[in-house]
Amino acid sequence: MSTTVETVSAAARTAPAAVIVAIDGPSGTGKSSTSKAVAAQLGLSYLDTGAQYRAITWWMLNNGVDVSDPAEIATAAAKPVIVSGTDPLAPTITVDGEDASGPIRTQEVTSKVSAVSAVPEVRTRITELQRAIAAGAEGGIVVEGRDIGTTVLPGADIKIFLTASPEARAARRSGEVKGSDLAATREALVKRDAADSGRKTSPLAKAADAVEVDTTELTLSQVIECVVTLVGEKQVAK
Ligand SMILES: Nc1ncnc2c1ncn2[C@@H]1O[C@H](COP(=O)(O)OP(=O)(O)OP(=O)(O)O)[C@@H](O)[C@H]1O
Ligand SMILES: Nc1ccn([C@H]2C[C@H](O)[C@@H](COP(=O)(O)O)O2)c(=O)n1
Repeated sequence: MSTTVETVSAAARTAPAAVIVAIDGPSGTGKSSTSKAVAAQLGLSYLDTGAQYRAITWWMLNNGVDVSDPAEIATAAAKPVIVSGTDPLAPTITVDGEDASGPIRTQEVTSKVSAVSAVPEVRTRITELQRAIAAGAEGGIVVEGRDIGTTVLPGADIKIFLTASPEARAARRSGEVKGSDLAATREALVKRDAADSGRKTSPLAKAADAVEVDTTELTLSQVIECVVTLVGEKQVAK
């Protein structure tokens, strides 16, 4: 056996196996914060699928698409070019070459994204994009969203479903914006959860083989530690 082959074999024995991690759950349960931290700690790529649905919604609002009309949304679904950068320390998203990371977080986009993401043509388009990104992430990836474990990557190595009480989630979200109304924040996120869980195509749902982690009483550090441990166990078993 040549030295080169021995070196490669040794590296293959010691390098942790590339894992695909699916993290789903309702709004404000800590998916993005947890996923980014876990990916950074484990040297994995990171994909925020909610940002992609926000990006297509933002493009539609900017391009005169009537987002109350599913037929108009369906016709426009293939038009924008959405590119996601998967570095967990500096995730990016562009639409037709323009940085969309700020504008996709506006209240206007947040209030319309559930309607746009419920349209089957939008889901087909974005799901293809997500699968291509995951397939290209040779070192492994953490993908977070609503339907990753159930639809986008049903063969993921590990699936986590994060939950938390509406009160805890509203308090977390209110904490981000000074002077925000806790009751209104709670009402808005419960309404968005209902829309995301109630749509026909690929609703927000826990996969049968997902591990549920209730984060209500946990700090963010505790959630990250819990998920890192679960992923580490899978890597050893692979
Ligand atoms: N366990 C936790 N304890 C306290 N605060 C938390 C916890 N997890 C997340 N947070 C905070 O809650 C807020 C929402 O978290 P994050 O954006 O990660 O949630 P999310 O599930 O990705 O939400 P969305 O689906 O709406 O994007 C952030 O300010 C984050 O720092
Ligand atoms: N896999 C996904 C991810 C997100 N969405 C939709 C539904 C959410 O309300 C919206 C925004 O997501 P967020 O940025 O809050 O995580 O995008 C979805 O349908 N499927």
